[in-house]
Amino acid sequence: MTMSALGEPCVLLKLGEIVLKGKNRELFERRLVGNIRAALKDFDLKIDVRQRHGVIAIFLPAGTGVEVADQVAQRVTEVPGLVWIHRAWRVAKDPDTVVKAAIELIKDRDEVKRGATFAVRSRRRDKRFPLKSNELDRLVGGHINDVYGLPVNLKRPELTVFVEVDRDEVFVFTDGLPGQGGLPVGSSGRALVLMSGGIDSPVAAYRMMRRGLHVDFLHFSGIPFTTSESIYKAYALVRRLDRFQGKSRLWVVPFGKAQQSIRNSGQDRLAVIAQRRLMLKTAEEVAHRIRAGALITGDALGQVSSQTLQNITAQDHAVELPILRPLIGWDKTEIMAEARRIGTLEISELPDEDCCTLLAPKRAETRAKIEDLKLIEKRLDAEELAVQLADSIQEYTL
Ligand SMILES: Nc1ncnc2c1ncn2[C@@H]1O[C@H](COP(=O)(O)OP(=O)(O)OP(=O)(O)O)[C@@H](O)[C@H]1O
Repeated sequence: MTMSALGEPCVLLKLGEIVLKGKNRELFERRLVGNIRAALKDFDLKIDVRQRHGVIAIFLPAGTGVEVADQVAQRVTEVPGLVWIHRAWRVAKDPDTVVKAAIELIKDRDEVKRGATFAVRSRRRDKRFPLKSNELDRLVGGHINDVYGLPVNLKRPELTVFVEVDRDEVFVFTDGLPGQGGLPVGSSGRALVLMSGGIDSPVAAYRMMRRGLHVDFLHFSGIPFTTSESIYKAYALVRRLDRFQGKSRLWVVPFGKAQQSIRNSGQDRLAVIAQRRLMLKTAEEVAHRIRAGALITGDALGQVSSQTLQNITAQDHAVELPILRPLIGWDKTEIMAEARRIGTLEISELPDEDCCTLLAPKRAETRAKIEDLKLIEKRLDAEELAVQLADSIQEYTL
């Protein structure tokens, strides 16, 4: 007996925080379904994504192989808003078929070979099904016990078989893949990430996508005084992060000349903060043009001299838009672990000639005074410069 004789492979998705939403839940779910469809476009298959009670089911065309179903499940793990992704079998709604499917499902499992403990957990979303969920547990569990001789352990089973009775079918599956959690991208609006080629800002971008923001990326390059390497790096990072949201745009500001003017202002110790404020002012101008409601940076309190409380305050004063800093309370090791998990660390660790090295002073100010910064900015005509810089951006669409 093969599994396909029993049913079709499909993917069952468990929603995250959306389930806590009240009246707006429908809106969040619809957005999530749209994001899932967009993420699956590359498969070039007629994939049917359906909202069911509390879950989303992905139905694949008849005859789709298990490998493709696995790839679909894997791809969906990258879509924020889901907590579990289960490769499941969709079978006919009768108890005998469910039993056969469950037996077949675990046939090759390691746990079965070594006689591990198991449990069956059933749920009935359709109350007209002839068996109640505990009766279904006992029926399926009894057969598994007969066929494989596995002992039941309801509290801490090593293998769990899930059975979910839905409106038109029954889903049978075992453990799943963890999802990203969070909210569907786009449900919180749009923001602009200031993205260097470093480790922190890509993680900051990811964390805010996960809270429902669709983000654009803004990179300041030292051009014409540096090579284009940092742009390639930013582009590679955006490509990686695009898997979580889709439709990403990278904007690049040629920043070298502006940095030179800052350096020429002679305020060596304040140069880094003055530069960061000019970046923020430029970002704010760009944000207005693309209708982004916030800026995002990878700052973590105290990590480097530009990230002391006083210097962060001086940066907040440069713009009116809120600056979101999701990593503010994170340790470097935590940021690195997250960067590794989301696949940006290996790109960030590639060497490049960051624009900021152009301005590294011998001793950076840790307590920048806003009045001193304003004096520098007056001389630079920073507001006008920010507009000019925003005019000079180049767009790199993926
Ligand atoms: N060249 C740049 N282009 C765009 N944003 C930048 C650039 N340099 C710095 N930033 C922004 O300023 C934040 C602080 O930068 P800084 O270099 O002080 O810290 P960092 O901890 O090294 O950050 P990262 O690892 O993101 O480079 C960055 O997280 C990023 O949001």
